[in-house]
Amino acid sequence: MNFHTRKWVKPEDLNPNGTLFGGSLLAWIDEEAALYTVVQLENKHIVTKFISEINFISAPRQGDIIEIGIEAVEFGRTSLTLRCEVRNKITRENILSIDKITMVNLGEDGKPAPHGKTKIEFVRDRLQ
Ligand SMILES: CCCCCCCCCCCCCCCC(=O)SCCNC(=O)CCNC(=O)[C@H](O)C(C)(C)COP(=O)(O)OP(=O)(O)OC[C@H]1O[C@@H](n2cnc3c(N)ncnc32)[C@H](O)[C@@H]1OP(=O)(O)O
Repeated sequence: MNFHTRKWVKPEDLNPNGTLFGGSLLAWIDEEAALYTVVQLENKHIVTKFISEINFISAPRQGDIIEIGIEAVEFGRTSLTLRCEVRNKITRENILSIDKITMVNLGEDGKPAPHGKTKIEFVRDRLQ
């Protein structure tokens, strides 16, 4: 799993308990999953279809640096299913896990369309 994105927990991200608001974290994850999918499927018309159980394992506090990891687990015909883990960048403490995030590739008509991909691709290989 690659942990591409780092976030710094700021005062505006906190809930009344002084820990990271779960909704902010989920928005960051959805954006990360969307960008991962856009790059893998080479299509910006994608949507989040399904998110499985979300396990909030521990609560980050103001000033913590967290990192978001995404991994492709299944390439379907029109879908791409991802796994997500979030951890503390410094201590490596687990913060959250989601086993399945299913993204769907859309055609120009806004309907699911085959993406034609079967495995992870790296941009550096596409450029050769
Ligand atoms: C390159 C240039 C750079 C560009 C640089 C700009 C980048 C800019 C990035 C912006 C990125 C924005 C990303 C926004 C991310 C949102 O905000 S999305 C908003 C929230 N999501 C939505 O509104 C989606 C609403 N739902 C829908 O529109 C419809 O349900 C859908 C998604 C079109 C699917 O319709 P459907 O009738 O279920 O379609 P169906 O053909 O039955 O299934 C399609 C696929 O979904 C799977 N599926 C269906 N139901 C489920 C389920 N419950 N669980 C799991 N999988 C399921 C099916 O198995 C199928 O997969 P495959 O077997 O083909 O692989």
